[in-house]
Amino acid sequence: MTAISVRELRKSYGGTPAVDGVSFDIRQGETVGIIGHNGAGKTTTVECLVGLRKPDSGTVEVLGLDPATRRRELARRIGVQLQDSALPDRIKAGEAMRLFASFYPRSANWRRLFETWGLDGLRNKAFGDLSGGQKQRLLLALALVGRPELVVLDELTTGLDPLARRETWELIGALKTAGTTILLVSHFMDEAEALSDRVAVFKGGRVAAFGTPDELKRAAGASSLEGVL
Ligand SMILES: Nc1ncnc2c1ncn2[C@@H]1O[C@H](COP(=O)(O)OP(=O)(O)OP(=O)(O)O)[C@@H](O)[C@H]1O
Repeated sequence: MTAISVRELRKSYGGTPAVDGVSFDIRQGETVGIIGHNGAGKTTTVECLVGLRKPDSGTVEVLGLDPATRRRELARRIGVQLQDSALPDRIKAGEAMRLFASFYPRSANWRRLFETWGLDGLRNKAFGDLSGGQKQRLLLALALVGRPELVVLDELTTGLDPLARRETWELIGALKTAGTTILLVSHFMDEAEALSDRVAVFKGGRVAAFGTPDELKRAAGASSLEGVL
């Protein structure tokens, strides 16, 4: 089953193409990484997938729905953590979890999620008083509280210390095992390689290559994904 299907997606800003004919498919239960230099069109593509931007042309289907017209329906089935996700400074971490859990028809036990994500001691802390890493963890937990079929994570571990990164990888591993489809935008090649079944390499608003990390490295004659970029 296909979870995400993108065909000839195009999006320009002020006449300049940011995404210039992107096509790819992601199977249900698959973890796909998107890598590429700054400005390659990764975030714009992801924003079209979650219904935050309307494509100029091309077709996008996520869980069989068009995000541009079925965004609300889709929002209940996907979890999203974007680069510039934020909450009001004064909302407490526990309040945010309760609130987000109330949005979804089959939400997870948010107290257990708090424990899993090492957030238990922060329940009464205001979002604005959390450290960068703690904010990141809370936003991730919020993306998962609705028990989504698909999660979209843009810059999953940016700003986390090495230990928190490792722990986050383990939690993503558990999500994978549970059969969740995961789309992961990352600037960390080790992360993309460790977590992804397949990786899409974006260059100049296009998908320059798409394959397993091993296939990509072999094709580029590179020993790591850095050499594929
Ligand atoms: N809201 C916007 N208005 C105008 N131009 C934009 C806007 N958002 C993105 N762009 C431009 O579109 C191009 C693609 O940007 P995008 O953020 O999709 O790339 P990216 O691969 O996610 O980059 P990064 O790794 O830096 O996040 C860039 O040239 C960027 O300057």
